[in-house]
Order: sequence, then C-alpha cells, then structure tokens
Amino acid sequence: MKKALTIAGSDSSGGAGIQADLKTFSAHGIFGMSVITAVTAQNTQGVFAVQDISREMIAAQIKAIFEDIEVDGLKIGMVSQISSIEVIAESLKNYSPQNVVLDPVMVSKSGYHLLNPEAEETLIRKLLPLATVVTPNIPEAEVMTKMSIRNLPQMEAAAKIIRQMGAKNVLLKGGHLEDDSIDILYNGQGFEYYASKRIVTKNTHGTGCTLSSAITSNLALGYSLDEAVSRAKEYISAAIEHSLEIGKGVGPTHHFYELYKKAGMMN
Ligand SMILES: Nc1ncnc2c1ncn2[C@@H]1O[C@H](COP(=O)(O)OP(=O)(O)O)[C@@H](O)[C@H]1O
Ligand SMILES: Cc1ncc(COP(=O)(O)O)c(N)n1
Repeated sequence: MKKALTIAGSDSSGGAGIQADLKTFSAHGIFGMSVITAVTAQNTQGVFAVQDISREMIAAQIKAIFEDIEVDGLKIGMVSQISSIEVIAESLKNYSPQNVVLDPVMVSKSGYHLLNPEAEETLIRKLLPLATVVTPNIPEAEVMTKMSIRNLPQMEAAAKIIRQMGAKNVLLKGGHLEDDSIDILYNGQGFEYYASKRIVTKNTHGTGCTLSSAITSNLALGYSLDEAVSRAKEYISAAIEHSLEIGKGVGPTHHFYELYKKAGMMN
C-alpha cells in the first residue's frame, strides 16, 4: 500500500486541513499519516482560535515518521509561523522527500489569517524550493507576486513569476475567478490547462486542501504530474458536486470511496 503524509493544521470541523487530507488519501486507497503544525478551533462559519504546535514537537513528528516509514507522497498545508516553517524545511532536508505538493495556505475562506503575514516571505524562501508543485489560489498568487490577477493572461504571468521563486511546477487555481474554473500548470516550458464547469454551491470549505491532497495521492500512486492534476481535478469536481449541507455556514466537500471506485479511478 502506498503511503502519504500531510504536514498541516487540524480543522476541528473536519472540512479542511489534516482531516480533509486524510479523508482524501483514504478515498484513493492510500495509507495516510499526519504531522500537525497547529490546532484550529473552527467550523463552517469561521476560525475562532489557533494554537501552534512547538517547533520541537513538529520536528519530533517528522522524525518519527521518516525514520520508520517510507513516504510516497508529501503534502504541506497550513503552517502559521516562521519558526514552524523553518523547522519543517530543516527537518525535511535530512530525508529528501519525493512528490512534494505545497499548498501555500494563507487566509481561510472565512477571512482568518492562517499564515502570519510576517511569515509569507519565509514560506516562499524555505518551502518553495522543496516543492514538486506549489498550488496557490488567486489571492495567494497575488500576495506572492504582488500583482493583481483578474484573467487568464495575468494567471499565466503570475505562474511564471512564482516558478522563478523556486518551485519546479506551479498549479495556479482559478476557483476565485468568476467564469468557469480553470487551473493552469506551468513547468517552465509550457502550460497545461484544466477546465471544469463552475458548480454553484456555497459549500466549498476545504477545496484547496482536497485538491492538493488528491494530487499528492496520485503522485504517490505513480502518475505523472499532468495525470495527477487531471485526476485530482475530477476528484475535486465530484467532491464539490456532492458537497455536504453540514453546519450553518460554508459546508465541506464530500469524500466518497465507493463513487470513486465505480468511476474506475481506483488502482
Ligand atoms: N465552484 C466551483 N466549481 C468547480 N470547481 C471549483 C469551484 N470552486 C473551486 N473549484 C476548484 O477547486 C479547486 C480549489 O480551488 P480554489 O477555490 O481556487 O482554492 P482554495 O480552496 O485554495 O481557495 C480548484 O481546482 C478550483 O478550480
Ligand atoms: C487547518 C486549515 N487548513 C486549511 C484551511 C483552508 O481551507 P479553506 O480555504 O477552504 O478555508 C483551513 N480552513 N483550515
């Protein structure tokens, strides 16, 4: 069985973060493991409190996993402080992990700063070079490039700038634009485009986490990056289409092993 690790924050309401990642890994038939960087008290309506895990504890979790178990895919999600980012970068250097997907989580859908703005530059400098692919949404790409992104040509220009910052590949997600949702992948030579119909729903809590852990799962299963992104896009579209009316606010995506298996997407 393939094994994947998520280094991210815990979402008490189960829609995003570590919880979304582990559900996604399971739906792909992957054994999921976690390094928790922060515990959040959140639900479908907002984030109410965050407690960061100490750098010693983050390092100890990473060591415990890599010293014992082979990691076929690694996803990095919410990391809130400079010290946490630094310890992750230092710890991972010892293990040279393959198939690293970096989701540069900055602000939650409900507007809470999950990444301390002072740590943005450290995230770019320390974590981007470790990434096989980085998956910013439009507001994150705007912070990284300091440019305004309103259309496809601006997305392409931003993807080129972000790749120059050190990631091997950039998947810039178009979910925040108004038209159909197009994500673009830039590998330094050319672009791939992944379009999907915009699904009309308010329930998109955890879409970014779900997409990045689905890419990680498919890379761990041995698919090329292009195939991994295509399959992950099918997964997230179905997960949004079947999203759940849970809670009073922005409900979560749905993770469904059985439907996925029927669609012939299981290995
Ligand atoms: N309403 C929607 N319909 C279809 N796909 C969507 C919708 N919202 C987001 N997506 C897709 O979900 C993934 C996550 O997108 P996005 O919302 O941009 O990221 P984030 O959760 O990081 O803000 C992307 O592949 C995006 O294209
Ligand atoms: C622990 C954690 N990690 C990531 C997100 C981002 O998810 P979203 O952008 O859907 O709010 C979140 N809300 N909580």
